[in-house]
Amino acid sequence: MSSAAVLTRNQNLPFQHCFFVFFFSQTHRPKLIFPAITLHFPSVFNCETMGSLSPSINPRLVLQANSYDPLSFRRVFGASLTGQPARPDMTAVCKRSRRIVYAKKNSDEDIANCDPEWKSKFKEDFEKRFNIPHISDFFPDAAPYPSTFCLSMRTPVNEEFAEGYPSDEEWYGYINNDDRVLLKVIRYSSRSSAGAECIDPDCSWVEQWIHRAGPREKIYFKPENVKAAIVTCGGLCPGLNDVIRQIVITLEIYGVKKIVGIPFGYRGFGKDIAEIPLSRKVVQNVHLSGGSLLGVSRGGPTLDEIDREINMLFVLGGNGTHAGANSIHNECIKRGLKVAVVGVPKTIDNDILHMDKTFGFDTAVEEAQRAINAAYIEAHSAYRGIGIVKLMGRSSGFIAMQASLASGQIDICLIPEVPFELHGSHGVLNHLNYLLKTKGSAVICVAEGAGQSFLEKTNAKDASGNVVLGDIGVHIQHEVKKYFKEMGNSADVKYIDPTYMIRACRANASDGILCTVLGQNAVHGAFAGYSGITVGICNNHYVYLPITEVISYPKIVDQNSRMWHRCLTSTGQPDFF
Ligand SMILES: Nc1ncnc2c1ncn2[C@@H]1O[C@H](COP(=O)(O)OP(=O)(O)OP(=O)(O)O)[C@@H](O)[C@H]1O
Ligand SMILES: O=P(O)(O)OC[C@H]1O[C@](O)(CO)[C@@H](O)[C@@H]1O
Ligand SMILES: [Mg+2]
Repeated sequence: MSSAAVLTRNQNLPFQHCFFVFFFSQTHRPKLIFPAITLHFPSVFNCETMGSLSPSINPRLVLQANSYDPLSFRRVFGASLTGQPARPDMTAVCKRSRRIVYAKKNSDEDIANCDPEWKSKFKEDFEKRFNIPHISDFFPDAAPYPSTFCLSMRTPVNEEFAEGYPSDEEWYGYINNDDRVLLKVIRYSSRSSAGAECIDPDCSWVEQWIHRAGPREKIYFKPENVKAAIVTCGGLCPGLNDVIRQIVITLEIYGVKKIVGIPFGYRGFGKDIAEIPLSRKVVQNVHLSGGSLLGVSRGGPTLDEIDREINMLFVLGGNGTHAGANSIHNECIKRGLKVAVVGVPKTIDNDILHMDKTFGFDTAVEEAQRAINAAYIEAHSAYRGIGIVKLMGRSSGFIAMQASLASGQIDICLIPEVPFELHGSHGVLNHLNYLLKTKGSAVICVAEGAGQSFLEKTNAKDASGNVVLGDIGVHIQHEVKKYFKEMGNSADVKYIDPTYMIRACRANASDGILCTVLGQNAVHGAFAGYSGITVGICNNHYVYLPITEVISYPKIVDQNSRMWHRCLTSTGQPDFF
């Protein structure tokens, strides 16, 4: 039975009625969501599933159940649906208590009955999903050695290990393989609590443990046999050089001598493209500038075309890059190659699941302040001045939201997750008119992925297959000018697009620290024998996550989260629809 089939069972009540009830209780914006859902979910949900359609439901489940545009889905639902993911193949609603039952698909009986054991089943399932793949899972003959990483001994790089690797039994600096970090630290008492992420309708608390990152006492690669490679993919991001530098330094501390960079992202895996030799000497000062020492790109060769003698691969990139890394990990297993593939999430958009933040994001927010402040000064100093700043964020408005919050100078923040109208009595333009009358000036911060429905679709895609977005900043500028001109009372509009200036910056201090820790942990993870994993920070602790879990869908701003509410409090903006 597919998850779609689970969802469509027992259609015994008119579904529109059900939607109405559900969304009035779940969101402040039933007006908007109601028609949009009607549009996108013609027959999938019914009352029997309503109990499970809580903010906890996983978009994957819905995406799988019904084919429709994921962007519209995100725009409509926001992240009120991005809470604790439920597994598409493991979820059903108990008919009697409306409790979600975690039962394996293909098991009608389990799904139909309430399962008092659902919590333990959920935990068990969660543990499996968040288990981090280890090379010994695929190569049972993989042998462990005592780690060469021990700060109290500081093994010289060029030492020969004829007598075996030195190990300091007394050093308590290693992470135990069974150490765990809590993924969720808030216990919500009800689904109506702001930003609640619930697994079941009662918002029951279930512990969700993920693996702690750091050096292990046993390693699965002999340093002298290692050839490690680093590749940076996708767009630029502050901190790439910091991570490269730290990976190289940590590899050398383990005793690795063969370290190379793959130039220009996955493209560098193409035939006849020379690797870049890396050493501490080469990377010593690279973090002092932005960009990537190795270069970046989108697109690249297919898996069949990749043929390198590498046994550790460090992949720095976003969702797309991680999908690629996971394919490489699987391909290595298929080819019988003992290779550790470890990701370091890189995206200023901050759209990677389960992480407090990704490196470069803090720097982007900080750098955006300069643009926002300039827009504010321009607007404030002009007669009827309006400043518009466009910030990056393809499908997630985190930079725009946080930059607006940080600046305190933004009157209107527009992000892809929250729909808005430009025209009409509830539109942005009408509010701008109000702001000009009451304040004399106004500043808008818009994320690049916002308002794409107002722009002509070109169907153009970049080399990675990402949709090429229209310029919402230019569009808003044009519409604002036109609106006030037609009104006969022009506004002085200044538009700033600092996007690439922000992305090319060097990392600030807090990102510098994050990059350093992530880079080190990536190397520890690879030496510990994990592959198909990525590193991250979760609730201020450093963790390893299986790539499959972090790429299930992009993280987006939850419009029912406290952070978005805080942003609205700060800007004072109304709903624009
Ligand atoms: N599903 C996929 N499977 C395999 N490789 C992929 C996949 N999606 C993207 N890639 C490859 O990963 C690399 C980076 O992808 P992409 O351009 O989407 O950037 P990204 O990693 O998502 O980072 P950014 O946040 O900058 O967009 C490209 O070389 C692309 O070809
Ligand atoms: O112009 P490029 O290099 O494709 O990058 C643009 C994209 O990069 C990102 O910053 C992600 O890295 C997105 O916000 C943006 O859409
Ligand atoms: Mg991407």
